[in-house]
Amino acid sequence: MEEEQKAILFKISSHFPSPQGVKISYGTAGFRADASILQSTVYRVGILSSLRSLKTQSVIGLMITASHNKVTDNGIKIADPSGEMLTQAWEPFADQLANASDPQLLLQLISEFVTKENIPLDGTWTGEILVGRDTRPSGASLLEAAEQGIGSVVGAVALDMGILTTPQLHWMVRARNKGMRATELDYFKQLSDSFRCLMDLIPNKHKLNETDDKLVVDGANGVGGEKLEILKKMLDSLAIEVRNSGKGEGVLNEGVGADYVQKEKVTQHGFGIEDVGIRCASLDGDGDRLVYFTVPSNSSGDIDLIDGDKILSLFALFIKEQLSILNKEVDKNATNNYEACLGVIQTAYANGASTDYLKQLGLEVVFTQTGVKYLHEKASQYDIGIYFEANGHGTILFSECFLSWLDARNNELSAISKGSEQQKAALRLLAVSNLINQAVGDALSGLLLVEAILKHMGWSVHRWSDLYQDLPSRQLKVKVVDRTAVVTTNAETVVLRPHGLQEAINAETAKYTRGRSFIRPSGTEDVIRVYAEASTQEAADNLANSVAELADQFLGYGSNK
Ligand SMILES: CC(=O)N[C@H]1[C@@H](OP(=O)(O)O)O[C@H](CO)[C@@H](O)[C@@H]1O
Ligand SMILES: [Mg+2]
Repeated sequence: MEEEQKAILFKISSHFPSPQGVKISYGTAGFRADASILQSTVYRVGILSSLRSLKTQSVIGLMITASHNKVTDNGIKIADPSGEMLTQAWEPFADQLANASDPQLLLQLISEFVTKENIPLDGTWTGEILVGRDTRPSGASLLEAAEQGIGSVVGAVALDMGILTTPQLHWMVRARNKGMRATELDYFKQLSDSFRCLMDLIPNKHKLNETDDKLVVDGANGVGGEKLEILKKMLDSLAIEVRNSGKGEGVLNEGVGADYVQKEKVTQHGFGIEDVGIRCASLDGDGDRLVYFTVPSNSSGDIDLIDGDKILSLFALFIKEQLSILNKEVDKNATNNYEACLGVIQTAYANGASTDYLKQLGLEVVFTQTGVKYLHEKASQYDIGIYFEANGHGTILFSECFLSWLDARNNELSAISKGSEQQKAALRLLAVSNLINQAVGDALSGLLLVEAILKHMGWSVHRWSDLYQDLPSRQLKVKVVDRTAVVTTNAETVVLRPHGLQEAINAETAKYTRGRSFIRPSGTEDVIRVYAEASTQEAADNLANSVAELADQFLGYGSNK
């Protein structure tokens, strides 16, 4: 590293001292903490993003958001060249940078890393980093810190993309690196065009089905609601009403949003008895999670949740159907045959009933650790990989290889049997690949796909909800002395350490019909999460409480007494 570069880094870094006595880690989805202590972290991640851009010679993304967490929190994460999460191989470096106690150590770490990774700092290529942020008030000052970090690396420039949903930013990074148009308008156009294309392909018999047409969406008082207001103006065949759109008085994620709805299973602010039976959806604070729900007529305040697992099931059904139409009349000896490999990816939080259902459909279901970075990686190994977390974060990935076959097959079919069912299936799959965000889970594109599929099937929201009955479940959080003391294996379903805890959980779980329970340390909050499901709600609650007590005994403040 040149002396001049070292001097710049040293000088600017001294304005961003790391907070005393706080250890911060890259976690499930980047760094997250109270916004007041994040300046130095964001500055350092700015540096890292410049190095990543120079190393990959690609456009990189930086998103300032704490998603569904409270408004006073914030966070930062990096989008890699294809729009996916930062490679896990660089996460330890991110942790080291964020926790370096002084500018001298920071400089040394950067210098060593630049040498080890052979990062070209000679000005032969200009690094470019697209920076987005959600609507949090702390976003503007953290953006400045990010820009300072990016500017500390000679040859890298920051481009402020303004307030965006997380998936919009990821989409832009991907589009830029593919040499495609990548403005926000291009994003909206791609979504609305491909949605229109899917709607035009709806079987005639369902076109007149006008029941159930209104959709009411909870925008979590965040950026997703704002963007949906814009997008909906470009859609002529869908009536969307946005509530908690972020323009009113409500606070981001407070008693609203996908996380609240999915975890609490009660109506959020702005919804109530007047919405009985209507198709409703909820986004999270940065617009990358989507759940649906309906308000039942019993005025209990509860909702009927249609979570990520059910969205996944709907997508899987549709894709499977289109693939089978496409392959229906295939000549077994023809060279244009392609048996697409379809995979479904879930985490341990997936409701057991959803997994049973997907397996009954004959689908291959694979489990990964919690966090989109793991699911995405696995899904990308299939021709079509569908992944969803129960909380509503997911998408469908299409491999380049499958897409180029599909494109060629569509051209072929359009020459020999234009307008045939087979060709329509090819067109539908192509439209889905354009509609559904290929970079990361995206509530807006997911919502349009759900809407198009329901219309295609001629299904009401209730028909969809009845695909299978969720097993009652409960999630709890336990505050412990050191959550890193919990080490898990087997997609986080088995505790290896502390010793004896897993055996105790097993003994408790065995008492319940269809009982299943696991614990794991959260990667975004300083807690242990407990999950339990069983054949009744009371049983799931009891199992969760007993396991939470075990976690407390083995690890919690109680264990110190
Ligand atoms: C149980 C749960 O919902 N966990 C969430 C949550 O991660 P934790 O590591 O559990 O805190 O936030 C992640 C980022 O949004 C999301 O990917 C994940 O699914
Ligand atoms: Mg989110």
